[in-house]
Amino acid sequence: MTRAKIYIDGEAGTTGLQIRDRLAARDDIDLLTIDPDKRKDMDERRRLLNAADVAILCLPDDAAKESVSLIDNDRTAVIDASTAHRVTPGWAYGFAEMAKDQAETIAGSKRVSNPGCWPQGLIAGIRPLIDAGLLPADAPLTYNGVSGYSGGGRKMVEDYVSAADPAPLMPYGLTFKHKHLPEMAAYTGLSHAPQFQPSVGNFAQGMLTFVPLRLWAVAPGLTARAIHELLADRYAGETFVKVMPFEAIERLPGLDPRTLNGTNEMRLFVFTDAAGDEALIVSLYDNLGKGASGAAVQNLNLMLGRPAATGLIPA
Ligand SMILES: NC(=O)C1=CN([C@@H]2O[C@H](COP(=O)(O)OP(=O)(O)OC[C@H]3O[C@@H](n4cnc5c(N)ncnc54)[C@H](OP(=O)(O)O)[C@@H]3O)[C@@H](O)[C@H]2O)C=CC1
Ligand SMILES: CC(=O)N[C@@H](CCC(=O)OP(=O)(O)O)C(=O)O
Repeated sequence: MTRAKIYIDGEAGTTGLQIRDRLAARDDIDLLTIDPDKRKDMDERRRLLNAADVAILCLPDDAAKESVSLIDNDRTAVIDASTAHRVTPGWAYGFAEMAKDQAETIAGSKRVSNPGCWPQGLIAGIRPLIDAGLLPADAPLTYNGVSGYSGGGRKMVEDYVSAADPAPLMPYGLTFKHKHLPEMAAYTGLSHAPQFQPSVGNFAQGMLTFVPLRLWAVAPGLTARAIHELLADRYAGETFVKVMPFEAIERLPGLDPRTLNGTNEMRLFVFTDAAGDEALIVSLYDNLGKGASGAAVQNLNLMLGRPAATGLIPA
């Protein structure tokens, strides 16, 4: 097998380090690395970007756009982990399980945008319902959740680690203008983004997201059990997205945001009330795994024509 040359631009950051860890032991890849003193040197980045078969960008948005502009050959493919290209025409959205043909679209693309961590839980739970016509596209949804502080990158990690007594839970996004709204609207099939209100917790890694559905109002006649059946059918056979047993239970002790840390797995749960006309879709995953670096490696595997799970842990 030909070894692929991979360059991670931003390899010293939170997402870049995690990708490097996942690729380091692979014998089908040569990692091109930058001298730490030159990691922001444009000429050296240009040289490595153009030497790579695939460049993985783990940079702030402006630096990611700059990296793309530095590529002057037709060969180098790009996976961008930043928000810069998530709804840009010509870029494939790198959530392979989003639609039945998405893995194939990613495999055939030279420009792939890794999804935001928050949108993935929403898209996984809602898109199949809209595609099947069970939920109207104009349903006025809300979406919320909690993420570990590594989701905020190096600066947020440093703030949490150095604080004497960080708040256990810090709600944010309170003006409802989060940077992930455009991709939420673009890939769920909703005619407008949900009202989204995230929180960050005093733990490093892992996330839990929630889509409450008042079925009697948004889709009369639709039951939580029917939602569960549809999701279970939709994701049957997927390696990384699993639908857990249907639950009508007051609390589920295993619902800890850190459960899947280090893996590339996402678990979906559907909860309901006694009447079955209220539903809650919960997604559990690692913000640095399926939410970022794991998804990037999954996309890389698809683009290189390798088995999708190479170097990844399902759970
Ligand atoms: N953390 C997460 O859960 C997720 C993050 N992302 C996205 O991935 C990208 C990286 O995020 P994350 O790893 O968290 O961020 P970090 O801040 O941890 O890392 C970013 C890295 O990029 C470096 N960098 C900044 N500007 C340049 C430049 N001009 N040239 C070269 N290197 C540069 C930074 O160096 P320095 O610190 O010295 O400035 C840092 O090492 C972001 O766009 C983020 O939105 C995506 C999914 C999830
Ligand atoms: C806890 C926290 O701050 N999370 C980040 C999102 C992390 C992520 O996935 O976002 P990008 O890939 O779009 O950077 C936030 O809400 O902005």
